[in-house]
Amino acid sequence: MDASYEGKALDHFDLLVIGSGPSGRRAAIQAAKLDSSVLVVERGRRVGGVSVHTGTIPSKTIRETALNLSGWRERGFYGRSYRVKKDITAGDLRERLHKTLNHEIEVLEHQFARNKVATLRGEARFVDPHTVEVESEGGETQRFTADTFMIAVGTQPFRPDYVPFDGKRIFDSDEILELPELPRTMAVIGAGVIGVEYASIFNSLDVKVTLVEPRQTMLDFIDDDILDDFTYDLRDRGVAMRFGQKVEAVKRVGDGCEIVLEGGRKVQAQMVLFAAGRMGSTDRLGLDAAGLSADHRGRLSVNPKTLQTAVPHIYAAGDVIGFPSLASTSMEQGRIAACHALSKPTHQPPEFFPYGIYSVPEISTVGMSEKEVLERDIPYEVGVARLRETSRGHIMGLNSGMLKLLFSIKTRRLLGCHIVGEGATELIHIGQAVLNLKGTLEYFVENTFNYPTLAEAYKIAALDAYNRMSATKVAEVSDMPAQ
Ligand SMILES: Cc1cc2nc3c(=O)[nH]c(=O)nc-3n(C[C@H](O)[C@H](O)[C@H](O)COP(=O)(O)OP(=O)(O)OC[C@H]3O[C@@H](n4cnc5c(N)ncnc54)[C@H](O)[C@@H]3O)c2cc1C
Ligand SMILES: NC(=O)c1ccc[n+]([C@@H]2O[C@H](COP(=O)([O-])OP(=O)(O)OC[C@H]3O[C@@H](n4cnc5c(N)ncnc54)[C@H](O)[C@@H]3O)[C@@H](O)[C@H]2O)c1
Repeated sequence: MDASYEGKALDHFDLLVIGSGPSGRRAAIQAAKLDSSVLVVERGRRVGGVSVHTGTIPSKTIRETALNLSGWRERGFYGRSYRVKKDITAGDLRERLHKTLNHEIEVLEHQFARNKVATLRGEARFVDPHTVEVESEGGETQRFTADTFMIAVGTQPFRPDYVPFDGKRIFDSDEILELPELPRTMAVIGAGVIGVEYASIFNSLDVKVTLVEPRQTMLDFIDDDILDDFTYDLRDRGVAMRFGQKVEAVKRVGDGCEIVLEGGRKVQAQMVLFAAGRMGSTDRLGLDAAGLSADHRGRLSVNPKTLQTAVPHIYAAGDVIGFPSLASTSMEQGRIAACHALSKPTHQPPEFFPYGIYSVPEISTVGMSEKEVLERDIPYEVGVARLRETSRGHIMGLNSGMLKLLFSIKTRRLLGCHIVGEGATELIHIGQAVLNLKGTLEYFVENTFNYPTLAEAYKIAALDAYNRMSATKVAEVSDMPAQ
């Protein structure tokens, strides 16, 4: 990492940021734009955080490579046996990965340099609430004081003792990027977002995947209809699901692995990915010295409006504060925290933000699910469109995917938008805009959409709801007693 701090006499800053992931970097750049002096301390070799090095960008790059080389997007036309490259190797996946990551890091480093954000490589820890000590790889230490601090240290994979991780056959979600070879069979433990994304990505590469989850369900924050569609798709493609059974042991057996489930059932696979959540990286941060403490998963609590911790001049943002733990929301938190720390008025994050799951196929959602609407007792109507109903879907050879919209019967406002299928994570932003601008069914019904596009599904779904809502109105009128 370029230690732009070195050689400078400054040891006091307006803002000292620990961690250079999405929240740390946005906070630092925002502070620099406000003419404040900023130091970013990062213990990794280069800036970028989990997002750039082991999380968001790498997993999405592997997904893109897998879909391109496998010819996945063309299989609707040419059949399931269609391949662009016959023998896809782990090396093929890595090649594109390294190019993409290098580019991302260069952009970031340039951004820091342009905005005169000082960076320093080393591990930071508090020695008192106003002082941080930074230890370099070689063991030298330097101390810095600051008016305000930002803890943006993110998370690391949860690695329980009973799992014999070896980086050869049994991996966590960071190590999987250095996979030496593509396995024929793979077991993924934990059907959270990471587990589901990787399970479906490896399945698209013809790896036989078994998804293991102690709970009876997966991704239960996703609307039921969307989840049913997605689950059907996974099963249809041969992903085995072992849900509702705890993992009792994970072992290396011969050249492969064995997972023993509660009740004695076993899952055999050449390789295991353990993706059962992440822990806040706060264990070596000297929280005590700062007057702070973390929860059992290493997370800090903050005031959600200002992102201040219990010690008001110390802020925290990103995955270290827990839900929603997304790169997208972390960036917003970082900026809001920096503005508050430097007394610059700013907005609050909007109530509804999109959630994008880059599984194969993608899932994306914004606003309330049907279950939430029911819980809140809001009279509602649903409109559904299948992506294969759109002309663009025909052209692309899509045979799966759906978009579901929920509208309030009383106000006609959009309450929720849920998509599974190709392009879901891009398409969602139309729903997000209408939702946050408090738009109604009429937006979709009265506006012209580009044709042929997948976005046309919004119009189809809205008309579906509109027809039923009109029918409701007619029924209401005809139910009225004769005057
Ligand atoms: C496999 C995977 C896929 C993901 N996919 C998506 C996605 O598609 N979309 C999305 O929005 N989000 C995704 N996420 C989540 C996203 O990566 C995180 O929400 C985001 O990275 C959190 O940012 P952060 O600011 O908390 O910092 P992080 O990115 O977690 O980075 C924290 C940094 O702090 C550094 N650090 C820690 N302790 C110290 C210390 N004491 N001193 C100095 N430096 C320190 C670390 O080295 C690290 O570089 C994914 C995560 C994973 C793991
Ligand atoms: N596309 C995205 O936005 C994206 C992608 C990947 C990750 N992320 C973020 O990264 C974070 C971490 O993701 P994750 O999938 O690791 O965590 P998670 O908490 O979402 O899911 C963990 C899963 O593992 C299961 N589990 C817990 N303990 C277990 C055990 N001992 N054995 C077996 N299974 C167990 C849980 O029931 C859960 O289903 C998430 O909060 C997510 O927001 C986001």
